[in-house]
Amino acid sequence: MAYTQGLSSSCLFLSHKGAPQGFQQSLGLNLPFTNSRINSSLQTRIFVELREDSAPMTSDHSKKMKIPHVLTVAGSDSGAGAGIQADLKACAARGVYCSTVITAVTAQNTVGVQGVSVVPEDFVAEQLKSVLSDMQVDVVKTGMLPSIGIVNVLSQGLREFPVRALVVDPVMVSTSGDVLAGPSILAGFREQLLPIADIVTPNLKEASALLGGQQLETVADMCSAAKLLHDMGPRNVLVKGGDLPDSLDAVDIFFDGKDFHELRSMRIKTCNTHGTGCSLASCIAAELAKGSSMLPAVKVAKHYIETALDYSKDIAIGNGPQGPFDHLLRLKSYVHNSCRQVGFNPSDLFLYAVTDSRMNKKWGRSITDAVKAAIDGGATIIQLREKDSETQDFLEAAKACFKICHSHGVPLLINDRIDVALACDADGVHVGQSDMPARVARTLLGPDKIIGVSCKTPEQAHQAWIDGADYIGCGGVYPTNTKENNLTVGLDGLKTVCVASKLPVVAIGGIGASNASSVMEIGVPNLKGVAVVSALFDRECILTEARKLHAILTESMLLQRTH
Ligand SMILES: Cc1ncc(COP(=O)(O)OP(=O)(O)O)c(N)n1
Ligand SMILES: Cc1nc(C(=O)O)sc1CCOP(=O)(O)O
Ligand SMILES: [Mg+2]
Repeated sequence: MAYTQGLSSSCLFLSHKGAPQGFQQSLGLNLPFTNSRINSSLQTRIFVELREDSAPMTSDHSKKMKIPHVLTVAGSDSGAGAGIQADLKACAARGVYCSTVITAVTAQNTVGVQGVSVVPEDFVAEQLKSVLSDMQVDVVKTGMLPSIGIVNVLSQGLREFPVRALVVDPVMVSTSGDVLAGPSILAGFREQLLPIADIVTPNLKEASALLGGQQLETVADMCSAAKLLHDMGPRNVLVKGGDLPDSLDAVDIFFDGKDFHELRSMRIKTCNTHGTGCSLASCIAAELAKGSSMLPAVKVAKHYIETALDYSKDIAIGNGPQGPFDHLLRLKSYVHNSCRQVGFNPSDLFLYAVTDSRMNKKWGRSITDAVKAAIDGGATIIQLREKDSETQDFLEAAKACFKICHSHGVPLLINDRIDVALACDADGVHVGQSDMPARVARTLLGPDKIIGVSCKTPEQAHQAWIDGADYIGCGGVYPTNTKENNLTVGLDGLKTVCVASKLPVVAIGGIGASNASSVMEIGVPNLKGVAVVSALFDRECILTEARKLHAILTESMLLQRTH
């Protein structure tokens, strides 16, 4: 989502060529680097204009843009896989400026930590003051804090110069098993940092240490640890279960004091995992700095790490057992034509809910109530398919649904109407073969929006890929009453399209609780989920039906993995 921002903003910063005089005014823009995807695509254009314009930098502050800013307070890793270096790269990858306060310098590589030199407390204080007194820091993220004195300095600095959010990664041991902060630091975390943190992100070992050595071996243990850590004061807790034994997925538990969210991502088979904790916390901080709320920030960060690990799984740097990964994959993926995939998580296609205005009318429900119930029941993506609505009503409904979806970290797509998607800043669109061509939609929406295309044949699937779509919808798998005169392709047609498709696929048409598992069990890895209309929205209780379908899909997925 923010990559174009990242490119354009970091080039702005690094090149010091500056903006063409008054370019914001000439474009009629005010770009506060919010979460806006529209802004991000506009900035792509601005970036191009900047490179072509050699006008000198103006010193007029009113003409400058505020860029989201994360300050990392952490240790330097000479191998650049973790620590300050990872934080800088993760923030750059997310389009956010990152300043640094170095607490320790480590001599480190892919084998382990060979030496640590702790920076004197008063010099940590001096760095903190330099940055916080001058630069507009939005979010502070902490990493290696090697002494209680440094924790004291940090909490004093934050009292003097408050920031919008504090992300605490309670680093204690490196990936190689070397101790980076001794037990004396635990009191500092418990008494000074956790009470003021917006989120704390321990792994299992760190959570256990913070809780006085409690064993954490199951997802249930992680939930109770999250609750106990929350009692120490942070607004949110993310217990990372990467080290959980016998887990097929990377399972993390997010707790906001009210609800537990089990966040799953694919476990990537790679040794290049050094620095994932630092990078995840930095990415959360970066998303918060851009204006995101907490759960969506965590989901984006988790997806970013998963994508980066997958991209880097075969790279070779160093001879030790724990290699670094490549944070800046997006720079390369521009070349590889797959940059858009970064903002889109194919696993969001799992339970794809498509609304229907007629069904909502029949059951006397508002579109927002319908969407909320679907999400509460486990829908992982929402498409508004409002064939009968007037444009103005559609737009109002879309804006209201956007708020609901985003507060739950669920993407919102608009059926057919690129104009409505742009106007409400939806996450993307779904278009059919007779709608606006995907390549035109891509030009209008920019690189970061999600585009889905309906395909019934391998040729259409190939074209969707060429046109720059992110996923395809394939159907009708079974006969449906929801869409008139729809050709049924059956399970065989679905399988043929999936095998031919380079893009992830969601199946659609006549799918419900009775046949969802037969669809998911056709055994093709790029079939990521089912899209349903009547099975959710033409039923008395949307929530119950969504829960039922989610459970069926989860069971099928687990079954597939064990085969
Ligand atoms: C996920 C998904 N797949 C297919 C469709 C159908 O789109 P289209 O062919 O454009 O038909 P309409 O929905 O516009 O009637 C879809 N909406 N979603
Ligand atoms: C919107 C749509 N598109 C289809 C396709 O085959 O592309 S089938 C369909 C309707 C799906 O509704 P239900 O889940 O109620 O059968
Ligand atoms: Mg359509």
